[in-house]
Amino acid sequence: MTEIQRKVRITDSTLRDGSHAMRHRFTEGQVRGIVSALDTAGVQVIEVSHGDGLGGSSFNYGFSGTDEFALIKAAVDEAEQARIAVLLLPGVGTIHDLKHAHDCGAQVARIATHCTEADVSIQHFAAARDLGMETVGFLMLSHRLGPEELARQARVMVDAGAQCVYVVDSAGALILGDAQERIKALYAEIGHQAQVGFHGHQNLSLGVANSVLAAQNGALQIDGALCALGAGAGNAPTEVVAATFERLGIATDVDVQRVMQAAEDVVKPMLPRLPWMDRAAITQGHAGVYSSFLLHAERAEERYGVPAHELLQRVGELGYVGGQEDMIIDVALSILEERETAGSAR
Ligand SMILES: C[C@H](O)CC(=O)C(=O)O
Ligand SMILES: [Mn+2]
Repeated sequence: MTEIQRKVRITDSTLRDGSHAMRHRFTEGQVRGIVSALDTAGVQVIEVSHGDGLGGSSFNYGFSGTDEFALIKAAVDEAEQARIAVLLLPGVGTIHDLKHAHDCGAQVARIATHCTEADVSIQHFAAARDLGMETVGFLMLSHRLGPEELARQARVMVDAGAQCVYVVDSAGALILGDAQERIKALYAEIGHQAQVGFHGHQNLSLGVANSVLAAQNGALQIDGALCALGAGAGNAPTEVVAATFERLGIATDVDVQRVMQAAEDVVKPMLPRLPWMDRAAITQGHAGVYSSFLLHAERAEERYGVPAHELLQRVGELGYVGGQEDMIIDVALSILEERETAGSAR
């Protein structure tokens, strides 16, 4: 293992990935409380957007309780040292949304695509650079491509203007060496020109361990969320990442005591549910399913009576990607039809 010990920047995504678990219902007061606590703890980048990125408020993904631009403005107003980041999935959000976020004071543009589709981000990186924003690429569902192919997709993003590209373990499906090999491949391909980042989920309980391996193999940007508040079984918890990194001598600017306090006193009391590795979330890690499908599968379970873990298992077999949330209903109807056919054949 290459021991690369430079300062790692932690980006907290509680107010974006955590928006899934909050059913996109963060209030301005909650945003201010979380930003203020993270800012005081020295977290340098705080991501604020609908869970599915700018423009995500919709029938398919779930409507926001408060307009996301009002939340971004509140975050910018509250932060004293931290930079506010926004996430944009081309096609869900537009360059117009990015400009609006920039007008509201956002400084970091994180552009996310499915891991095989980096080329759809090219014009968004150009627009972000024109606006003078810092640029980060997000290769979602990174377990679906081998290390070398993933690195080629990262190259597309860097050539388009990305200053960092993340291995995004959207399904929490990468197991230790899987994460390490992808980070190494990206580092070899783009490390001389851009940074490498890692975004981990906890479906198989490896978000923090994978983040450690990422940092030890050259990643300079690592994501977390307070109390793991994020899609699926949640994200690598920022406070655990900070504490573990400190113990390992991986330097960050985060004050461990303060970030633990932010998790315990600010975020924990507002949690509607604790991110948890239940059967459905583990199935997501095991079958490689996009973490933000969890609540959609739970809703389909309520409506059609097909257990969420069964739906997610089938979704994994079918290989659906982010944006295909509505297909979960199709899966539920197919399973019901199969049951009926099997019942009438008896
Ligand atoms: C839009 C997704 O929720 C982005 C993300 O956090 C992931 O893929 O993981
Ligand atoms: Mn995520």
